[in-house]
Amino acid sequence: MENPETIDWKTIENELNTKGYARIERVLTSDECDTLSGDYEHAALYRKTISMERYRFGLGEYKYFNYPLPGLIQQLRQSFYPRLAPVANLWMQQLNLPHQYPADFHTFQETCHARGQDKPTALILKYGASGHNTLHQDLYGEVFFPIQMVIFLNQAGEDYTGGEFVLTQQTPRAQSKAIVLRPNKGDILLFTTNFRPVSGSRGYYRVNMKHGVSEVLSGERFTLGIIFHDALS
Ligand SMILES: O=C(O)CCC(=O)C(=O)O
Ligand SMILES: [Fe+2]
Repeated sequence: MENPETIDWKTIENELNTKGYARIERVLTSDECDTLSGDYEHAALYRKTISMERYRFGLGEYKYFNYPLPGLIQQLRQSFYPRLAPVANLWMQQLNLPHQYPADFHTFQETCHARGQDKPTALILKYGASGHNTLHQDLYGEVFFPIQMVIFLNQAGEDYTGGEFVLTQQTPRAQSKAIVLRPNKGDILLFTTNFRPVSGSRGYYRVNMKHGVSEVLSGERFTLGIIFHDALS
């Protein structure tokens, strides 16, 4: 894993503020990605398996990790949070919302736990041909962190075709804009969980964002999602 200290956080912050997402290339090595996707069948690591079709979330399957999270996932969650908390705080301030995010992950997690959100939300997803993920927001209780991340565990165009990452941005009184992304294996995509500020002529206004995955045409697609808040159930 790339040392988080060497990541260009200024550029990322700037991209999050202007576009609501940012891609960081090659954070994980190919071997690290393979180990994580290889562990998909390692049942003891997970607390719950969801068939997306059953809940009409799309087509595919995902599994929520148990605590303690695998070392690499815990490390990513803990080391990225403090870089993102100032962005989250700025967003809430620009939108005149009272939410304030503590500087360190541990304190934020205590806030989640105090509200009964104590189940891990990190998840691994697997989609086969025709697999897809309908547009959604990952909210698991009252406490939320407005930025989350997905790690791409295999390679678009080689291991699978189709399966683009889709973001939609809904501006008040307008139709939604779609953003389609195809990160590479090992890349991390940071993106808005629910809403973010956009600068307008009369200050900042709020746009809602959702994310999903377009249909996989062939092969198998693996991703790993890290959400910073914990879940009620
Ligand atoms: O598979 C993906 O790229 C999207 C996963 C997702 O929805 C998430 O991690 O929240
Ligand atoms: Fe999601």
